[in-house]
Amino acid sequence: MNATTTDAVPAIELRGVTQRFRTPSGGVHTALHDLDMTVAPGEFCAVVGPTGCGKSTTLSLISGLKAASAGRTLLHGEPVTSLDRRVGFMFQTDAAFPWRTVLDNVAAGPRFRGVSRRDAVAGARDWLRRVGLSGFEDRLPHQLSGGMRKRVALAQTLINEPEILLMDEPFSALDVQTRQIVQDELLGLWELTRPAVVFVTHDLEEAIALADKVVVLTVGPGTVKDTFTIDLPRPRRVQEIRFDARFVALYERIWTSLRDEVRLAYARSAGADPGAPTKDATPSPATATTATGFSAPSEPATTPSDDAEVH
Ligand SMILES: Nc1ncnc2c1ncn2[C@@H]1O[C@H](COP(=O)(O)OP(=O)(O)OP(=O)(O)O)[C@@H](O)[C@H]1O
Repeated sequence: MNATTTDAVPAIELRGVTQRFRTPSGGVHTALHDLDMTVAPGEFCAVVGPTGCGKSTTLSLISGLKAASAGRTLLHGEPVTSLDRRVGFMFQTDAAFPWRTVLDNVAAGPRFRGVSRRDAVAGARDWLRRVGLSGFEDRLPHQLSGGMRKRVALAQTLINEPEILLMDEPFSALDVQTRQIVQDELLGLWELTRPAVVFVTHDLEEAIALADKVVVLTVGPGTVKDTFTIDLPRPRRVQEIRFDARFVALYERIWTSLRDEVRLAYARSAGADPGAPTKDATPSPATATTATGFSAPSEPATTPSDDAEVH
């Protein structure tokens, strides 16, 4: 059973959110348009959508790093006005200080919050044990494998016991086998404290394996196209769940929704005719990363590159 509290005040609520940015030429680029999304306390929500559709922008709004041009962003019913300590992040790139040991990196968050060094170090040791890195406390980040560095990142984030966890393609740089192991570890750790999660990924298989629901965004300006409930039982093992017939059925349904957006985004960036016939066979889950990662060649020519938000 998925033990989310769907009748409670949402942990995260985006209502009619629009985000505009000013372009270098003085125009306005709309990244998100009238986006509605909720995540219940303890719910694991994955967000998929074509490149440039506004997934990372959505995370920035939830985190308080950006303020929306229009609409409302609420955490536990309260408007987001700034960075919130209840929110934890994990990004594609590691956030470890390269000159600090693993132990000090994990203890850094509690230290920053005013926890005594002794307690912060004890907590860091405990989290390193949970992520399977006991014995590696004195290593520097570059002395670890990619998978180990992700475990450090998990410990760094989860030691702060966030009520809301935002993850932006955190495992995309890992090889497939390591990624699956770390995904399983994430699920196990998530079960311990059950933060509400928004997990952005280009990998539809990853989204389904991890999440309680998958939100599909449209091609930019992004808005919610579809939301799919993932009613697969927990606890899950990601290496095994993808062979479940229900997983395959979900994959096909979600890919059908995502496919048109992917095709449109690709056509835009390639300057091609989006109506032109393309191969649209449903990729097998085994080829999910390639199929939905759709490394479409960068941004459309009109894409802004400055950092100016428009309100
Ligand atoms: N600070 C900014 N200033 C101007 N434009 C921006 C800014 N941040 C994002 N954009 C634009 O807004 C759109 C959405 O960007 P965003 O990074 O949220 O997309 P995404 O879905 O996360 O992309 P990807 O899947 O490629 O990581 C893009 O067209 C991007 O160029």
